[in-house]
Amino acid sequence: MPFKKIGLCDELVQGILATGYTAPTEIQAEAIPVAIEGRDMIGCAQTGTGKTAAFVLPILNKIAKIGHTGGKPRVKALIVTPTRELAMQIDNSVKGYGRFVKMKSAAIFGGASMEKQVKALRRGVDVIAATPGRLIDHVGRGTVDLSGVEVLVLDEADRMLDMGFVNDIQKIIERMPKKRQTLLFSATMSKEVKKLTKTIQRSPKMIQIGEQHNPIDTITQHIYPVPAKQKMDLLRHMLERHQMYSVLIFSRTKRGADRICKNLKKAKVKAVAIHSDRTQRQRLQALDGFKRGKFQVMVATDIAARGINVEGISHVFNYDVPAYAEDYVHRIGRTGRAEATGDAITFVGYDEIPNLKKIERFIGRTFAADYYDDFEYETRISLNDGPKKSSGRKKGGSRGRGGNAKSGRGGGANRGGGRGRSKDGGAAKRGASGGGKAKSAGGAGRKRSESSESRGGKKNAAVKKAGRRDKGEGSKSDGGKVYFGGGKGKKKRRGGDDASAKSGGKKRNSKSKRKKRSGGKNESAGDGKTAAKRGGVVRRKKA
Ligand SMILES: Nc1ncnc2c1ncn2[C@@H]1O[C@H](COP(=O)(O)OP(=O)(O)OP(=O)(O)O)[C@@H](O)[C@H]1O
Repeated sequence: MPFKKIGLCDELVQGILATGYTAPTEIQAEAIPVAIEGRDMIGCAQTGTGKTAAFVLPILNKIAKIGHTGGKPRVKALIVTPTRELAMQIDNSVKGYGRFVKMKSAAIFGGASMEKQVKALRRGVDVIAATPGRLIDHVGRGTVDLSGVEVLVLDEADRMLDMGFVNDIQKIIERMPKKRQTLLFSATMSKEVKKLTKTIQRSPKMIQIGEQHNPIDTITQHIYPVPAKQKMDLLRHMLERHQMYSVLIFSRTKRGADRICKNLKKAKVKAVAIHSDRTQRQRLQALDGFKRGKFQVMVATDIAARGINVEGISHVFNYDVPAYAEDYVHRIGRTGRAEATGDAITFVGYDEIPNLKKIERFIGRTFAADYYDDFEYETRISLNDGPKKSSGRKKGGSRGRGGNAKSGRGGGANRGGGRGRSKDGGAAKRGASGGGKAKSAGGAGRKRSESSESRGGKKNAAVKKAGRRDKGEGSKSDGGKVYFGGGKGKKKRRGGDDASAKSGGKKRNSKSKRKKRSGGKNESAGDGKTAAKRGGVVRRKKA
């Protein structure tokens, strides 16, 4: 279905086509008409399926329809999002899709110059993408006027609540007209999110595409049991053997991320680290350098697990098994986005096996273990081994969210009654981790699996149905085999182009190229923040 048919105006359709999209994704096709109607909405869809455009396009459509009324623009739409990087990313999308629409937008987030933001706000903007803390700061100083807001979007609502932003969100909403449209996007519909929707939305239409807890099919998942002290060796082993052009490595802790990065640099790998102890400038440089290919590897904490969209990430490594099963889904969702395919590689130490089991329950599948024949394991760990208790979190894997039949998680397991996170926002028991990077294989096939079962290079169904005029390469890994794709988050062409057909849709060796809170106190970012209690809710530890 073309974009025009879902009710978008010509200037906007032009902007979308210029971006390279030819048709809406499933979430876009469902959500955009509802949002254009003016209804409140709750949107849920898997990672990388185009949720950003699902809320940005209706906003821009509205602004284009209102037209330029002369004088200084007033804030008509506000998008609140948990991290600085996401605020920037969303603002870039607004500017990109809206290139032919007469409007101004700004990103408002902590760690950046207050003065510049004040100047931009004084000149007038139609759309703001902001993190809660810095926005509250502006509200407090009277440098932003939200009284004309017609559309409010809460992006990654569950994450914002996890981070303790509920009071900030309420304060922000108090500054807006009651009569407005509110769109809420959330990976999970926790009790807290449901409670929030009840207070801020009016009969919202729920749009859910796909199973939230299922990683998208375009990601091939690999599990490598390895003794904790050999993780770095295995990482380097893999990086040496496979061509991996754009690798994101997750570490549970900031120190772990730094350590991994340092070790990789020692091994002459171009690596950079991103986490909340780095300055905003360093964070920007890291992300920008990674996007541009200056760094082959970015080592990150969960700060980069949500929403961050870097085209062409070919491999995501979990240097450690995330303690929260849903974090696994978000982390690995940084690859396999849009029409690309990608590999997710998880290192599992003996103590982490219970956490892996939680993930299996959460996503409803059983993993097979992969091993390298030419890597000297000090101990060969079987996934059937492992301590009985998980290292850190309670059973169920998720943070006690909603519950899903398949996963059998109960909901609320970790949170106790209300939200009861531990002092550091529930992350207290999360361990540290090392880090690493990788290279993609392309048929190296020296690995052996306990009972191989990786998925076969399918396309991201949601975006596949959409369309994008990108140059593509075939997809990557094939079913049952344990080699890695070869590179770069391969894209399959769409829109009548059959590049992928030429490659048989499975081009293996192709070289793919690949919080702080301001709020008047600390700098805001929304990306993890301090453990300070906010409004009775203990915030998640800074990532
Ligand atoms: N209609 C479309 N056609 C082709 N590509 C699209 C379309 N819409 C979005 N994309 C691309 O899909 C990718 C993922 O989009 P986006 O970042 O909005 O996903 P998301 O659903 O918000 O993911 P996450 O849950 O991880 O935040 C981006 O690279 C985006 O440019």
